[in-house]
Amino acid sequence: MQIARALTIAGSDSGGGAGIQADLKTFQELNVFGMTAITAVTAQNTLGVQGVYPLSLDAIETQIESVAADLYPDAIKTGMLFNAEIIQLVSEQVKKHGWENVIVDPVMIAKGGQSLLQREAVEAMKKQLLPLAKVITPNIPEAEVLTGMVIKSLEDRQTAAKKLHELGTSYIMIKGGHDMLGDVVVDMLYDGQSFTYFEGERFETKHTHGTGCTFAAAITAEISKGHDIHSAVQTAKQFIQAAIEDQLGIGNGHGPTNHWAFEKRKMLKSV
Ligand SMILES: Nc1ncnc2c1ncn2[C@@H]1O[C@H](COP(=O)(O)OP(=O)(O)O)[C@@H](O)[C@H]1O
Ligand SMILES: Cc1ncc(COP(=O)(O)OP(=O)(O)O)c(N)n1
Repeated sequence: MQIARALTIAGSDSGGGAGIQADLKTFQELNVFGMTAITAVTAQNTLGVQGVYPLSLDAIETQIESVAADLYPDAIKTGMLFNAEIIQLVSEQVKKHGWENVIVDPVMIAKGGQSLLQREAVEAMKKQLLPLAKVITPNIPEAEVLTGMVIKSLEDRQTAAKKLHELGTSYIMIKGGHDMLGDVVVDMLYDGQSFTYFEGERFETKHTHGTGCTFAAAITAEISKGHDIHSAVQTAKQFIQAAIEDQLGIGNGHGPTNHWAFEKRKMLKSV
């Protein structure tokens, strides 16, 4: 049997905790062959983002074309897309290659507050890319920007998910990491008809850099293997819980998660 393949179209994080680096580590741990199209290089560490350098449209397009022409990804993840022109290019590429397993993580702002998506690109995201996506994985602040709503309660999240579904995305996953309501983190999935809740312990830690990228990459990996969306999210939730709990404690700020923790737990269980 051939190995499943996933392509991530996203920004590079020199600190290794988020972006392309988090995606590739996650794909690898979940036994998926990872490929990349880099949209921007960031100079970044656990203390913040020190520089953002978008690549030319030509460089981004050629990377995607190279992968599409030869390596045939089973699923595509998008992360940091930075501006409206890149969003348009990626949307055109998705249509051109007839890709259906498209997971959009609508990355907007890094933990330190630095912008990873220009404000004027939000409309392009809503009009061009989201209608092509199978799954979108906003955190609560991203869902607020995309819907123009203030989200305080679970009911607000449900209303936001319905609004996002109207844009054409099949599955809406609104994550709960920013919902400070208790000692449980609840991620909510909406399929256009019903809501499914994925609960996990909330860990008291500042080492959560790249959690969103890692979670969306794990969903992408599982979809690339042919799993349905609900079971893909279930595995991704276990993956991110393990990665946050088994922290590495590196860096002086918001440190990265431990991408090896999920596999390590499986190995320990089988001994
Ligand atoms: N402190 C935490 N403890 C456990 N899980 C968390 C914690 N923070 C985030 N998560 C999980 O990490 C994933 C990303 O969540 P979130 O923080 O909302 O997104 P982002 O990293 O995009 O801001 C979700 O599955 C969420 O439940
Ligand atoms: C290059 C790059 N892409 C995405 C992010 C944001 O990642 P995320 O998983 O949302 O994690 P935090 O920034 O919230 O830690 C990034 N920082 N860099």
